[in-house]
Amino acid sequence: MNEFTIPALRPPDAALAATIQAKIDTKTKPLGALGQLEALARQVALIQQTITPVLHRPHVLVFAADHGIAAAGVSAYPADVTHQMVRNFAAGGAAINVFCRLHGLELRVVDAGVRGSFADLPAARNQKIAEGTRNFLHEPAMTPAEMHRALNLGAALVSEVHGTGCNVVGFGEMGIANTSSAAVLLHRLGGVPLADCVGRGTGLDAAGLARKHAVLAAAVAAHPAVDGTDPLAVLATFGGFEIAQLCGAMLRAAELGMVLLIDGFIASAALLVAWRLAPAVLPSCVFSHESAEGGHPHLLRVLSAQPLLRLGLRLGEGSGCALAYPLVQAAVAFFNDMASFESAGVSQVAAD
Ligand SMILES: O=C(O)c1ccc[n+]([C@@H]2O[C@H](COP(=O)([O-])O)[C@@H](O)[C@H]2O)c1
Ligand SMILES: Cc1cc2nc[nH]c2cc1C
Repeated sequence: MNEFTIPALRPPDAALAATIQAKIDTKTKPLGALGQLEALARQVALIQQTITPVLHRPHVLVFAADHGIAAAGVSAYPADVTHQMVRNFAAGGAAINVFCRLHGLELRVVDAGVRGSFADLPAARNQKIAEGTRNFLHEPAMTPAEMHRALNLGAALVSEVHGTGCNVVGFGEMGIANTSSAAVLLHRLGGVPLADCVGRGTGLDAAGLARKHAVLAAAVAAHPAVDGTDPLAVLATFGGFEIAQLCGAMLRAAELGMVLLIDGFIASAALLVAWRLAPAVLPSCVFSHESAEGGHPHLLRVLSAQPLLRLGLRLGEGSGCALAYPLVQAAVAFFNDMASFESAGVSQVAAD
């Protein structure tokens, strides 16, 4: 087994911070008037260690996988939808295809462990670990070997995409029942009460939500030794393959100095695992939005994250990343292109 090596991440060198702030404060605007865009510009400049940042070949990577826990009736949709949606992504018909086309992002679709073959579909990259995870109500979702393979495959894809010149990457997912995995990851690794972690996912009604909570409480009780102390044990026990590939991919992207765009609840749960393994992943992350999924605000609080958008999205697929990308472009554009008080001849101090 090739074990995944957790990168020794360090936060970006802050030596440039004062120069970056000075450049922002000479722009022709009241101090601080571009609000969160100013924080975003500071962040991108620090990640890239430059006062002339550029965004190059933005990508969204969508990792898809099936989940054994779906058999316990925790989703509003049948498990077959995972496979069907991968075909939809490959055909260009899903929301993420539309938003990527609209905003000029390249999209890569990955079979991280979906039931059924995509041999006829070159657009779906084969990184299949197995035909879905096992049902974690009864047994661990994956073996340690499967988990390490998933982490490595996610990381390898990011290395490849980075090799094409990409320096900004969004992380999305697709997998019926994956809000169940994400909820238990948040409970175990974020220390959040289970009831606050469990949400309606694709649209459960009140009875469905109560059932999902009961199933997940039983699943947590079935693995008493898997507390929050060992993030990889929690990941292997509660899955899934797309979450593990996302986690490895995020860690590699941070290691390579890329800007990471984080989507909704499930992508954030993958980041939670990555953060527990290497806390310095966080300064590389832009949180695209706060999802309508019940647990997401709690997860964002655990990560001290300030999301850019609050649109009531609960789709996944990386849709929030593609929608927020123009704001990242706007932050870089004002930072590079706005006139300064001096160059524009605008007064900076009140007349006596
Ligand atoms: O990204 C989110 O915040 C989000 C919130 C709710 C649902 N989803 C998507 O819906 C699917 C999981 O929902 P469920 O109910 O099957 O667990 C999966 O394909 C996710 O991409 C995504
Ligand atoms: C149709 C559908 C599309 C999705 N995209 C991401 N998760 C999804 C779940 C469903 C059910």
